[in-house]
Amino acid sequence: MGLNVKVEGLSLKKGYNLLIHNLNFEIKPGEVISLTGENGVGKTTLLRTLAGFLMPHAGTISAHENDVQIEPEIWHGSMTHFLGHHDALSPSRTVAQELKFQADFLGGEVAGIEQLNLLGLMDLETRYLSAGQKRRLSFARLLMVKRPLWLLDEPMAPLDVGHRALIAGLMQKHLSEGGMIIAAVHDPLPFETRGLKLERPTAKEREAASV
Ligand SMILES: Nc1ncnc2c1ncn2[C@@H]1O[C@H](COP(=O)(O)OP(=O)(O)OP(=O)(O)O)[C@@H](O)[C@H]1O
Repeated sequence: MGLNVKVEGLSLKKGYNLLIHNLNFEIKPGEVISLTGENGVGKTTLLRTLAGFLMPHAGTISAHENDVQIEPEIWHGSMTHFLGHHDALSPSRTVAQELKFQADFLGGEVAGIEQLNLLGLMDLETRYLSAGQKRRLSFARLLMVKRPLWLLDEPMAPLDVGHRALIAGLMQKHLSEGGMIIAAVHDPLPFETRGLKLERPTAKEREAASV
């Protein structure tokens, strides 16, 4: 019962290249999955597919609420947040303008200014922000509108120790409120997670997918 997301028999391709073959997993409220695997194995591609930006080569991704399937358009459009490792910010907007733009775009209220330690940066154009400051600003939209599944691509990578702890706290709060997180990481997150390690398909699997 409740919400759950199921990935069944998922295969993903980039061009002719089979990246992921027959992946199966499930995630429920309060759960966090650490997605690991070597560079280029397909972690970003998987997150972008779960966010609805890319189509699977085979298999399905489905979300259910109390055993009733949620339409993919509704799921992707209003129930997932994707935070890529390239922060999608407009360089000429100030931090204050960017926050307002994101809130209007999402149909929410500006949030995260204090939680993400952005107060001293409000008048600065985003082009001048450091990598860690950009990541904190990007994170704000996850707090503006509540969406159950956060898809995070290396969320901690540019952050200093103090801000890693701060983001970890926000992630744990999301989980304690029944949220779900799938995060691609190279370093372990500073709290307990379920691991999912992506492996490259075998030559036989690649060959079978090319016909
Ligand atoms: N058009 C294409 N044709 C074939 N292969 C492609 C194409 N575009 C991208 N790729 C490959 O797809 C893979 C994409 O990897 P992705 O970014 O999902 O990996 P990752 O696990 O997130 O890596 P990292 O840990 O380096 O961030 C890479 O191996 C890349 O070389």
